[in-house]
Amino acid sequence: MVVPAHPRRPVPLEKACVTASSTSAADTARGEPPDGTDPVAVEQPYVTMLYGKLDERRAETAALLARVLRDETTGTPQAVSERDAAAQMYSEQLATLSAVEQGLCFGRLDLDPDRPPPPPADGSGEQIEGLDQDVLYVGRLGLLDAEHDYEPLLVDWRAPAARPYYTATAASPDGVRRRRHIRSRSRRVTAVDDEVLDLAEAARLGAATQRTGLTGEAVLLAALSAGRTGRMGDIVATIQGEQDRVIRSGANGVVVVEGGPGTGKTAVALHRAAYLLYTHRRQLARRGVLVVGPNPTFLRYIEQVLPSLGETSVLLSTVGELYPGLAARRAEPAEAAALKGHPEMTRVLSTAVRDRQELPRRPIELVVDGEKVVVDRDVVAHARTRARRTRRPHNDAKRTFVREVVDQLARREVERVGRDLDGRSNLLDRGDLADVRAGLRADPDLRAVLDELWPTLTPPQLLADLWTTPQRLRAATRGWSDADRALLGREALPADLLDGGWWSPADAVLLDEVAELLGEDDTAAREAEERKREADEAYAAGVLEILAMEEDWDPELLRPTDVVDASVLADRTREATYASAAERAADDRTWTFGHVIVDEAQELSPMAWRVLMRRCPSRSMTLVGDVAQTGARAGASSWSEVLSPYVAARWRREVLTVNYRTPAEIMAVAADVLAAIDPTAATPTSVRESGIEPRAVAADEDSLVDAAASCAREARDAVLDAEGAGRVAVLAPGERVPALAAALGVAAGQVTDADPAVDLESAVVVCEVGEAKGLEFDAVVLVDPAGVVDASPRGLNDLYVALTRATRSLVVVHPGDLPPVLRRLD
Ligand SMILES: Nc1ncnc2c1ncn2[C@@H]1O[C@H](COP(=O)(O)OP(=O)(O)OP(=O)(O)O)[C@@H](O)[C@H]1O
Repeated sequence: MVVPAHPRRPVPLEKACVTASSTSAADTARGEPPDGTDPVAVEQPYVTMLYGKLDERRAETAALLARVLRDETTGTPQAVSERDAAAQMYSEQLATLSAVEQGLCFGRLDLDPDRPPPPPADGSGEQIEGLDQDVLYVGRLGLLDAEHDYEPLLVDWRAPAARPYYTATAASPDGVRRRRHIRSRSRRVTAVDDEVLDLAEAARLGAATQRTGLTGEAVLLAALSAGRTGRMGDIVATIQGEQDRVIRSGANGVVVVEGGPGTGKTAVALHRAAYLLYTHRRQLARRGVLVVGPNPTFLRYIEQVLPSLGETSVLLSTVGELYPGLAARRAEPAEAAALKGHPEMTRVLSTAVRDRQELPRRPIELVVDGEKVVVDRDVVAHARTRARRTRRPHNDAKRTFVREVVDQLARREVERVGRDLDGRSNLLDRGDLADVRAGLRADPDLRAVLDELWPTLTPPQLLADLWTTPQRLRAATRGWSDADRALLGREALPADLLDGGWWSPADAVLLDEVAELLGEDDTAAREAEERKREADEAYAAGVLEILAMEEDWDPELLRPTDVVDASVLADRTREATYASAAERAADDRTWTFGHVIVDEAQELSPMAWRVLMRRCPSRSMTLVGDVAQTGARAGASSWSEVLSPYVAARWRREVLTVNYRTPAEIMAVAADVLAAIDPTAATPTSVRESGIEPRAVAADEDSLVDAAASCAREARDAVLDAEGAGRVAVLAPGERVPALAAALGVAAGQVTDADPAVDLESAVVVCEVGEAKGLEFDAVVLVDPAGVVDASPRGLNDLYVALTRATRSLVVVHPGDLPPVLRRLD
């Protein structure tokens, strides 16, 4: 592929920046002179050249991948695994190169040649990229010029050299004379927006400077006013200074990112994941990054952001989904979920496990090798105490239990038989004792009795038994009220213990806790591993045999068989699993991640925090949330309360203050609700106004659904008129959702049912507030605000969430009076 020559010396600032902030291709068409001073025309050849380079890299990578896939290997496990690893690597590279197609290059920095050198940054291999150049182009990935000393043609947005693109201001220009925002569609540059940060220069040129504290205001506002698509997009071209600080904050320790609705917490969290993977690639690629969201709908909403940034090795999951092999999706009352999330459940579960370590009600008589054996309470109680004292998990401690029972029975047996032989002293020796032990251990009847008294259990077995056996539940919840106990109880066991429809997300969190108490029952896995090892060794022995038969082996040289045996060779050639860290982590409950990011972190229960902390012993975590939006009853009301059991006071707090989503008109209404939740909380400042005042529509109970449906249709038409595309949400208390959805002819979103959950692509979505958490829509029709407030003790928080979902317009449809907190709408 022939790539057009690129301007080695980009046009200097004086010539390029002749007008104020924005020049678009349309302006050019309207008569700007095509003399090379039009910034759009100036940038197009460079951008075209970059795409050419991208195409070259894609073609090279595709060719390498094709060659690897075509290559016949020698068929040894090692050759196969090497080929698989190479194929995986090239596939990932190709995916990254494809992901950056849209908006490959979005910025340019013109730097002061006399600027001080930037401070060194940590980790990244590309950190020196572009340090000595006066003009830098910033984009979604780094491209180097192989023909010119590997000069950077495009600097990855995450590289330290790109940082001033996000942080430089007129007051603190950081060596930047001009920041240029390049907008493009497909491969065509459509507009260029300049900010001249050198004030003297700006005055001389009559050009725009940064006026508002916002970086790239025009591009930012264009991005914010575009119609919503139902999927979150990346913000890489318009990250703001306060967001950049959080994104690039060090990886160590726990960072809590607080901020009101729409301040970009989710966006920042995802870009931080991409930044950390870039900067600490080696460590994080190995252990992986986990991003936790509140529900599957939210995960679908954000799932495209990281791939669009070229990052595919991140596991997105809810806490409930972290239990492998189970897609827990049963909806349950909020009170039940809250109870299951309470820290008291640790005691309940450990009691439930101890309850499975039983004593026989009466002595059990067996005949082993023709001799009578009695398993009585004393023997079992003694063995149980010894097993419990090991402090090992239940399934692991069983080995001690069995050994102790067998040992006591064997000693009794030896004593009895020995004494029978010689009335006084015991004539049987240690060897006899060992024989008796072996006989007892191999006896299937005794094994069955011991399995009964100390069963090997899986977490779903234990928990399903607990929920469905009233006496077990009573024993584990001594002191509880019957009403609370009834919230946990279930009628009958599921046919399949891993049926996701039987388990709720809060159950899945408890399964993880139970798994810790039981220990992994890894017998099957160990046996499979052992069989695999035997097969590998047999294969390796065959290879060595063939090599040993080689006839013209130089006698002066060592033969392979002189230096290696089958077992060593098997070790070396074992087929490695080259699934990405994220894929491996998804299948492994005990996997620990390099970094964990939790979004809507305020929603997690104390039990859920225990799961996450187990997954991240290094405590390298980013937690984003807003306690004013907490909806879950077991959710957080303060970060210190959540974190002090794990890291005491050793966590950092970052605050985001600007609301990019909600227009000022709507935020004024939401601010009253926030003041009612917490009079000391600061309302985030809206970055823009929509010009549309929020309004209230009164309806009686009979006409409510029709009124709401017609408001939704009106809102949809208005959004389509204004933006050509967009989405409307009808948010309502759960019990009103089905009727509203039916009136509008759309599927009702449900909180935990993954399948017919909110259709993110639908122009109109009907769901309850919990399901819309973290999402955004062009227009929101909120139905029955008083019902939302009354539905839970945190109803005001839910109301606050509902009011802050819209980017454009809000209508509140209310039966009866408006809640006093919404008086502004009257
Ligand atoms: N720097 C930015 N440039 C462009 N868009 C941005 C920027 N920051 C945030 N946004 C947009 O603002 C909207 C709100 O962002 P986001 O969902 O991350 O906020 P949030 O703080 O997580 O909100 P909530 O607490 O309500 O879930 C999104 O559409 C996001 O893309």
